[in-house]
Amino acid sequence: MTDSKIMLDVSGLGHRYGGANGHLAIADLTFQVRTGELACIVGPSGCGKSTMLRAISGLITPSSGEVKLHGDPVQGVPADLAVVFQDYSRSLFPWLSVRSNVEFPLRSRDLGRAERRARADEVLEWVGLGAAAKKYPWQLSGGMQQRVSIARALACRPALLLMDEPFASVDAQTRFELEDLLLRVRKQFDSTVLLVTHDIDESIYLADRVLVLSKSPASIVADLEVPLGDERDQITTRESETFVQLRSEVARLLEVRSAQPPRPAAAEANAERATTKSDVDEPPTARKWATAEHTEATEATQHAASRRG
Ligand SMILES: Nc1ncnc2c1ncn2[C@@H]1O[C@H](COP(=O)(O)OP(=O)(O)OP(=O)(O)O)[C@@H](O)[C@H]1O
Repeated sequence: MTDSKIMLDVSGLGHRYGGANGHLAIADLTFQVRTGELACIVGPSGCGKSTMLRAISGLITPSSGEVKLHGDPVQGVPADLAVVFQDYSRSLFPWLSVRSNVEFPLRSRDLGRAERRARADEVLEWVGLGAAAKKYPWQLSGGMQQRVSIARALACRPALLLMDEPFASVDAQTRFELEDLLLRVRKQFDSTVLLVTHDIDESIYLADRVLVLSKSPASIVADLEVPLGDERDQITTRESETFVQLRSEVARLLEVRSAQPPRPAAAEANAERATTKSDVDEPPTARKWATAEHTEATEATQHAASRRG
């Protein structure tokens, strides 16, 4: 990968909360995201995904390592970076109209009122909310509110869009719609995206690359290319052989690294046979696991959002 193609360069990133004897949340994360790439990070609950995003976005100063955005070290929140959080109800201002919410971060930029409005209206059209510009967030469904959050992030024309479990608080049907929306706007705005999710299928469906994290303290255990092409749809893509194979591979990595307790060496041979069979037959087991963890994740992320706020 040549330097000019690297948008985000994360090197040896580590963070310990509470000083030298505190809790080590992430340890030695090293990866890069290329310009124009959509990379997904998937990892077990509590492994340090939000901590990693906070460090990358400059919201916290990491204990070790370095983050560079198009070659410049991140110190504080960069102007050309936007974050979409899971909890749209906390990140939108209920007393502002949809259009004003989208315009809000543009107020601190050197843009005239007409330009701000034009940008807001453009991105609202793109997320299918052109007709809702004058409404208030509380008059919209959850999925529509998350579309507003996405529009607000895109209005800033960020070099890098960070998304922290952005579709975890909506129902399954809306989740599919928002995933497809992200694929469309990503193409339209030529965005570089780093998205964190618990959902193995979602990570593969969306990504050019999937990075798999270990349990806490997080480190990267696999970096997988997703050769599914640009044209994806919720039915045929998810049924394709490549998709199913990748799902098994990620599920296996997560199960082996996170969900299974260490076993005595004597049991290893039998367990190995059983693991191989269940890996082939039961990728849904890991999906079930991911879903079960999801409820806990929702609470944890809301908690994290309140700490942030
Ligand atoms: N401000 C904080 N102070 C102390 N410990 C923290 C703080 N924020 C997070 N942690 C701890 O760091 C670890 C990683 O938390 P983090 O929220 O980054 O994980 P996560 O992978 O995003 O979790 P989830 O999947 O549940 O959203 C957890 O053990 C958490 O309790």
